[in-house]
Amino acid sequence: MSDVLELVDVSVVREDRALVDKVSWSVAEGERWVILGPNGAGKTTLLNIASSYLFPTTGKARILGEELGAVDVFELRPRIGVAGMAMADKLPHGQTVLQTVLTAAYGMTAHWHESYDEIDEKRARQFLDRMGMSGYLDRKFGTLSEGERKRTLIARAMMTDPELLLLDEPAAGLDLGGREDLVRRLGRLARDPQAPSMVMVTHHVEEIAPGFTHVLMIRQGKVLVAGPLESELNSRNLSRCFGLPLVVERAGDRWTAQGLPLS
Ligand SMILES: Nc1ncnc2c1ncn2[C@@H]1O[C@H](COP(=O)(O)OP(=O)(O)OP(=O)(O)O)[C@@H](O)[C@H]1O
Repeated sequence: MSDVLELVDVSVVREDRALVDKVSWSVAEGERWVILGPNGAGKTTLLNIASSYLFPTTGKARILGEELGAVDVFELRPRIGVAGMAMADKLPHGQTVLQTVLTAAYGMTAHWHESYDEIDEKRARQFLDRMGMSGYLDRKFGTLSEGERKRTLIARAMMTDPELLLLDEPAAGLDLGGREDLVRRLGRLARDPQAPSMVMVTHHVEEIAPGFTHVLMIRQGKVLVAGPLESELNSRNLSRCFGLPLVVERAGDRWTAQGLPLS
């Protein structure tokens, strides 16, 4: 299996501070990674590198076999699907849900009345259907609830048939039903052998969908743990990562974590 992402000694330094500190990490084709870490740990910064929007200050980053700095990022970006709220802010609120997904096929955020191929429209409808958004095709993006918006963004990220899918806190702000619905849908995607390699940033182990395979834990920009979920997502590692005693439990193919009571 080849690596879809390979970071070697990557640091990102801003105002004399390393937001990401000598990170070495690789994602092989077909793997599904979760990134966990406290607020400010550098999770989004890592995703910004993985999506080619941020270049390391030092170290080497290879994405889909191409080295950042030595590749035309405009050729690389359509091969990477990104779903995060930063993208939601760039999308016109007056555009319909179908247009919002369709414009991704043309590497655009806005609808410029270009004539879309029937095949693209069919794909957009299929991805929206898989995310449970078939009933919202003509709704304006700006009128969607948080959960509906997140599902639309994932459908949009799939439109270019990416080799790497990056999800930044896809379940943040969702209610219990919305979270569980999203986890089911992400689980179906994660278990699909045709689906792209995936990296998801999350704050809660409860949001890890079945089918995810690996975990990266970071703290203050440094890698604490990188390996299979099965062996590495445990109470010891998560407690070190968040700096307080936590108990991790596995129930079937899902995870939970809770803090120990104060003595
Ligand atoms: N341009 C910048 N200049 C200076 N500091 C920055 C800049 N961008 C991010 N930071 C800082 O870098 C650190 C890491 O930010 P990042 O967004 O990657 O963290 P995160 O793990 O995603 O956090 P959260 O869980 O709160 O979303 C934070 O302390 C943030 O304030």
